[in-house]
Amino acid sequence: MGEFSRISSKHYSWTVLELLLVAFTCTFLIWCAQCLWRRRKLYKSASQVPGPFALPFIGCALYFLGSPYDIFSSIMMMFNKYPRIFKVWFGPRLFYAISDPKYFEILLPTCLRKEPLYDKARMIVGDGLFTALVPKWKKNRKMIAPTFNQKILDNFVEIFNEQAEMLVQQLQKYCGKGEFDVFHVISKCTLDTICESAMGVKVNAQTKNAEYTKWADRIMEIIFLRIFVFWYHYDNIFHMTNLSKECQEIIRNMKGFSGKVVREKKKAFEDKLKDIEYSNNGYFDNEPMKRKAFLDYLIEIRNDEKKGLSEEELEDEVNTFIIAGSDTTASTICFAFTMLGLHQDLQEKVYNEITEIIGHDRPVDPSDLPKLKYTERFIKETLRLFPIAGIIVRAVDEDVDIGDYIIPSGCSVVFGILRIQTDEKYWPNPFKFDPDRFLPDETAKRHPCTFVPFSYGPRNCIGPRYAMMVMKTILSHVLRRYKIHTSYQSVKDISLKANLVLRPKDGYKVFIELRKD
Ligand code: HEM
Repeated sequence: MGEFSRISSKHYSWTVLELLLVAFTCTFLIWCAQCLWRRRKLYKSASQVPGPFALPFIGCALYFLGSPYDIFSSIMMMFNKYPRIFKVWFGPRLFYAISDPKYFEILLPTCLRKEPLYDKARMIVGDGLFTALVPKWKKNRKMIAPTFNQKILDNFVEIFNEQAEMLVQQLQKYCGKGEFDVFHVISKCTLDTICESAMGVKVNAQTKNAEYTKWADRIMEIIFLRIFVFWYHYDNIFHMTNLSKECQEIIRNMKGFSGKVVREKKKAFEDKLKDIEYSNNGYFDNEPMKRKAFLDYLIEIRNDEKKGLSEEELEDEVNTFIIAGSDTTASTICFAFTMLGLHQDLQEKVYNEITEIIGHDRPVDPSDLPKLKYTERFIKETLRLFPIAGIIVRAVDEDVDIGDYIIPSGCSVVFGILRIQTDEKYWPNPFKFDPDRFLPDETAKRHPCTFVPFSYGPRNCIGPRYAMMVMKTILSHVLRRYKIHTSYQSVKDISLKANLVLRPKDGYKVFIELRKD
């Protein structure tokens, strides 16, 4: 009897375990089958497109390990290996990477939702234009776009002049002292410029060791880590790290700063609202143009139902302008400095144009800027070879027919901007720096999507005109005082790495000397 119960209880306990195991395995298999079935369209579509080998569960994630330089090299290697289109599995997620302007032209205006990877930027820019979901983005972009009109931008040139002159003074410390990485000097200038234009507040990054600069720098590094370090994607893991604590502290500080400015300005506006007469289209007050910031205009704008942006929305938009507008412009100026150093003959052409139009001493006038045609071509050629957003990524919400393939809903598309802009097919001798590629006749010969440093379609950058004006003003001030040199020997000598924005692996190496003429 005892022997029987022992065997039967032993037998019984094994059966339960086995049953549990079988049940678990069946559930798992059914779940896998359901997933595969639901995603059959993705797999079928992906099977028609070439791409690197993907392992089960992790896909091609192993290709994206290593330093920002390694990650960038892997991405570029794939673009070179698979011209026009390829697929990459990142865990269970399917990405199509494209580098054909015809595909850009169809997909960029159609796929307006940002890829969820961008959500990591939400911690600082919230639901601002850059990260907003499509319905909110549509509503707010329509309201905000008029604040980037030429008349308002011209008003900012005074700020650009002041900050560029301060930059010239800061650069004096480095003059004749050998090579240095110019980024930290320039980025303080562009941060001062954008903060004053966006909020109407001086953060004095150039003159004081301002805390705000450190926060802005660090938060961009943290966003980058959250995007590229796989395990930081998971909030539960990230929130256990010291990085998360540091991040929350910085966000509290930055939001505290911009929130205070927003609240004060909004209150001041509401206090005087009764005196303001809205113009017929309901946008801006009729006060004479004194120096106003984007924030002042954003507080005044109203949608068709005469509703304005909430305090939270204002804060998100201001933080978006600062994050989207400072490092991008700084990096482009630094690349332009490097190109000026590398091409002394072209530097003379830019210098001659600036002095012919603006003269040697006076500040830049808004009316000068459109006349700086060669300088503009120089900046565009810089943006061609060094587009700050080397790639952008969008989510696909409905099947899109791109002619050769159907891009299925549920996947994401990586737009290889750098790849297109350095493709020999569209840019003969692509690594030759030649601003005349942007002469009107030359531009007319090319597909519009072969040059898209500010993206393309309705969700393109809102700030190209602002950026171009700042960059021209800064170059005008700096080049009239200094000559720029670099130890880089050629464009190809500059290895790039992925960061939130494209950066040179070895820094922006320039040295400057006083101009003698
Ligand atoms: C050289 C300078 C700049 C470059 C190369 C640049 C590039 C870009 C690119 C490529 C995008 C699209 C990103 C995507 O779709 O994933 C973008 C979006 C954006 N940029 Fe810029 N940008 C620059 C300067 C600025 C400036 C100065 C501002 C603001 C004053 C600004 C504000 C924005 C905003 C708000 C968006 C989001 C637009 C939307 O989704 O509607 N950018 N930028």
